[in-house]
Parts: sequence; C-alpha cells; structure tokens
Amino acid sequence: MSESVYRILDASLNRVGEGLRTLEEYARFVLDHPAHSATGKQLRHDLAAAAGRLSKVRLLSARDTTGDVGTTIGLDSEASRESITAVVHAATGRTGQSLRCLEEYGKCIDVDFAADIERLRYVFYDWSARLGVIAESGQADRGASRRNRIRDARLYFLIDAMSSDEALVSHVAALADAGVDVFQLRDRSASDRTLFRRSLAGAKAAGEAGALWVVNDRVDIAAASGADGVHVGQDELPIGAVRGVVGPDVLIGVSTHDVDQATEAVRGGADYIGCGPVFAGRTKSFDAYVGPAFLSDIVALDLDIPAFAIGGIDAGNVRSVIDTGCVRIAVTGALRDADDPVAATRVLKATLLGK
Ligand SMILES: Cc1ncc(COP(=O)(O)OP(=O)(O)O)c(N)n1
Ligand SMILES: Cc1ncsc1CCOP(=O)(O)O
Ligand SMILES: [Mg+2]
Repeated sequence: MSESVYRILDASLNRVGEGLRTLEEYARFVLDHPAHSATGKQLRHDLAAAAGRLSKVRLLSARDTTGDVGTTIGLDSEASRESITAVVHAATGRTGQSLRCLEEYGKCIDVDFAADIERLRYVFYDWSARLGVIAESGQADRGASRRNRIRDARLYFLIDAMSSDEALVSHVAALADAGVDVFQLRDRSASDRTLFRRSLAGAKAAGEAGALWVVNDRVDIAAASGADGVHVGQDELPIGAVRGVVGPDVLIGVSTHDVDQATEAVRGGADYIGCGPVFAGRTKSFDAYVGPAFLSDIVALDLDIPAFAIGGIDAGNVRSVIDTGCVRIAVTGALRDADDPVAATRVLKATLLGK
C-alpha cells in the first residue's frame, strides 16, 4: 500500500511544484508584481520544507514514469492554450487538485506533512484566486503593455491643457502621428475640473493614436481619468503612496536630479525616471542644471527602467544628450514654441532614432 501512496505523493509533489512555478512566472513576468511573485516563491519553499518530512529515497524509488498509465492519457484541451489566462486557470486547477491529493494521501504516511500541505493549500487558494481575477479582468495585459510601451518610447512631450478638449485632442492626434510616444498633461493654472476633462479626452486620443497619456503631479486626476501613468517629483507623494492609489497597472514616473534619487526610484518601484534639468529652458527655471554628465552617470548605472532626459532640450542640443547614450527625451518648449510642431516632432524623433 505505502509503495502506491509514495507514488501518488511523488507525482503530486512534482505537479504542485510545476504549477506553482507556472503561476509565479505569470506574477513575475506578465504582471511585474513583486508581492505576488514573492508569494509564489514562498509557496515553493514551503512545499519543499513539507516534502522534507517524507523519505526522499522512498519517493524516488516509488517513481515509475514508464509504467505510469496516466502519462499516455492526454486530453485535446491540454494540447494548446488559447491565452495566458487559460494557462493561469489550468495551472491553478491542476495545482489545487494535486495539493488536495497530497493532503489526503499524505495522512496515510505523516500527519504533520498533511497539516503543512493543508496550510499551504489555503494560502495557495487565496493567491491563485487573486491572480485569476487579474488575469480574467485583462488588467495584466494593460500594466504589462504600458511598461513595454514606455520602454520603447523615445519622445515624451509635456503638454498644457490648451483652450478646449477639441484643440487638445487634435494636437495630440497630430503629434502622436508625427512621433510623440508619451504625452504628459502638465498645467499649473488649469482648474481641477478642466484638468479632469482634458485628461479624459487626452487619454482617449493618445490611446487611439498608440501613445501613452500621463498626468503630472495629480495622482487623483490620473486615477479618475484612466490615465496610463502619473508623474511625481521629489517633493510630492512617495511612490508607495502613489501605487496605493493608482494600483499595479498605472505607470509611475519620478523626477530625479542625482544618482541616489535615480537608484532610490528604481528600488521604490518607479516605472521610469525623468533626469534633469539638463539645460536651461523656457518652461521652468532652476538654480542649477545637471548637464549631460548626469545622463552619462545614469547610462552607466544600466537601470532596469527607462530614463528620459529633461530640461531645455531641443533640436540644437539633442545630439549632446544622445552622445551620453541616453536616447529618450522629454520636452516642452521644443514642440510647444515651434512654428511647426509637427515638423519639429519629426526632426527630434528622427534624430533620436539615429536617422
Ligand atoms: C518626464 C518628467 N521629468 C521630470 C519632470 C519634473 O517633475 P517635478 O520635478 O515634479 O516638477 P513639475 O513638473 O511638477 O513642475 C516632469 N514633470 N516630467
Ligand atoms: C518640468 C520640468 N522639469 C525639469 S525641466 C522641466 C521643463 C521642461 O520643459 P522644457 O523642455 O521647455 O525645458
Ligand atoms: Mg511635480
């Protein structure tokens, strides 16, 4: 009898290990979710600790893969998966069933092992249910796609609220078509109501044109208007507090002025950083400028998130930015004050792409 039980336990332990790893990879690489990835890792460690109560020799000697009649029984539904969500559901079902097998058959061998598995099963149910909700709601794809798009972005434009929704929408459409990858709504004089309305309209227009829409400073307006991201400075809400408001799928950008702030932003969970002010510009004045040397330092750090140089950058000096290895810029005046903003966008974008 115990030979068969060890055979079941060995097969179920392998199945649970594989299932946990499948879900952990989803949390880590699809969701980019540190807490959910950590839970998966912890569950795998707890499983290994519980398995340590059983005799490894007996488990291995009971293994008989070639004589297992189950290995040749395949269902058509297992041959392919129609989506990542289907992978998550399949792994969740298989892992939950195998945990129950471990618990029930484990009681024949070692009650402490069975009790460990029962505890693990409850944590697993909670964790996998959360992952399932995220997968089902399509939120995973939203956060991951935004992070991929900010990585691919080169030209980021800080736009004001303009005179009307219509004016903003047509400007966003034209500049996105010419090469702006990210828009940031930054307007210190517009009312909350105007910012909210413009952000709703801008987010829609940017989304339709394949660009990202970010709101400066105002976490509440970013969340309420469905923006792709929010940008905060060193004196504004810390990243953790912003994340608490906007959730896992909204990008958080952070302004940085030195290397310590940049590494701290990465550690804190920022999705991108702004680096500057590089040069003096017409939009905002500062007591000091970091110059291209700071950009070289940032490039040397080889950070895991994209960095956008900001401050007084235009077609005349963009090459000195690119020479540092930093190929992403955020601008206001260079496009806002251009006689032909569409043409200016094309020139900057082509230069950033090395054309
Ligand atoms: C992309 C980007 N980088 C930096 C800033 C500056 O942010 P902050 O220091 O908070 O200053 P204000 O823009 O709020 O005046 C930014 N907005 N965007
Ligand atoms: C908001 C801000 N933060 C650092 S520089 C800057 C202004 C960017 O505008 P410009 O490109 O006109 O210098
Ligand atoms: Mg700010």
